[in-house]
Amino acid sequence: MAPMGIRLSPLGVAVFCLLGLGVLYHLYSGFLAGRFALFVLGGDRGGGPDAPGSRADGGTVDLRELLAVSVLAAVRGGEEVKRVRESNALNEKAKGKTREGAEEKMTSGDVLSNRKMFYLLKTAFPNVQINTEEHVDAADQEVILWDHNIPEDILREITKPKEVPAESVTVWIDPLDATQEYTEDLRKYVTTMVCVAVNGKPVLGVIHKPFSAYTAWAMVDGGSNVKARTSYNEKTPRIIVSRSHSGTVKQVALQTFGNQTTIIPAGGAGYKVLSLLDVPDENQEKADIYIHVTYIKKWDICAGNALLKALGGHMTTLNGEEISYTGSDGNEGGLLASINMNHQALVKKLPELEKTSHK
Ligand SMILES: Nc1ncnc2c1ncn2[C@@H]1O[C@H](COP(=O)(O)O)[C@@H](OP(=O)(O)O)[C@H]1O
Ligand SMILES: [Mg+2]
Repeated sequence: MAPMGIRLSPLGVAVFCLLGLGVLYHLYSGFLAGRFALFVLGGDRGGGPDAPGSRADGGTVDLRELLAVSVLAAVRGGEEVKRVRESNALNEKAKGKTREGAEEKMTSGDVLSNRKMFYLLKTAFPNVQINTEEHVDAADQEVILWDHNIPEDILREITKPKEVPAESVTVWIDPLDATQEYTEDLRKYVTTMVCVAVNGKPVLGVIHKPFSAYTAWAMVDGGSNVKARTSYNEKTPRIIVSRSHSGTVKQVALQTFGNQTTIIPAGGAGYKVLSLLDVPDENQEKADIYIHVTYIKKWDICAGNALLKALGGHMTTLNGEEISYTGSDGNEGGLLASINMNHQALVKKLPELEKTSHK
């Protein structure tokens, strides 16, 4: 009997119970999915396209949800990057040398950001292939749950879910782009990036600047929170190039566009792509073309490629070929990136010798 003479309607009780069950389901589905995801993960440690057990069969994934998690991962990774830099405990190590003999560095910022970004994405999307720049330590697993919230700006731009087969997806994570500059405390160049390719084509791109709290995201044929600038200088372009892996890029740029050309040396592939866009950050230089001539890894370039493509721009090899973001993790053919320009005309202008020497 109900106390104090209050009569409980059976229908009301049923609705109340259903609501309660709904809330419980919402709270626990993410948690259980997370536990299950890590169980399924088993031996998957990331660290490269051939990591064992990294591709499970079946199912679809919603690209809009994947974008939401990618943005969250880039931001969470960025928090680690910032925290480590501000604590001055970089714990810098050499992890090898590039083909040109430059030292490849790794810091606690790279490792901790990688861990956050990888586990957030892997827990939310256990069935997709994830390739990350750094090795993920199996003994150091973390359950990081996504709360299933899609940010307002994404919902506004992308009004419908977009399902694709899980096995067609490759995610590329760069937990700290411009590590060299990070060690030199040149903070403006540093970004965290996530890219999603579908059947090798770049479709989602996220570039986050942890020290400016700025995030650019875009989905090809979907929407974006960033756009191209209104004008670009095609005749005497400002060309942005690497400051620490430059190779012969300055000679190539001057040979192609003349001695009057302005060359902007800068760190980070993410930073250089943002320099071609309309980015509201006073620490962001602006350029018209991005050229890179040495070998580069796909996690460095995929997010920028997706962003440019979504906004009508191009990122190709120096030969003008599209880059496939599946399989091997390296890009051999150099890089030419532009937006609102005649990209094919730029390809034609580049010296033949340079294009063939990177094939
Ligand atoms: N020749 C090369 N070999 C290996 N990685 C290269 C490279 N040239 C550029 N990169 C990587 O591409 C990113 C952008 O390079 P740059 O700042 O020189 O333009 C950096 O990534 P990370 O900082 O994520 O390692 C850098 O290490
Ligand atoms: Mg990088």
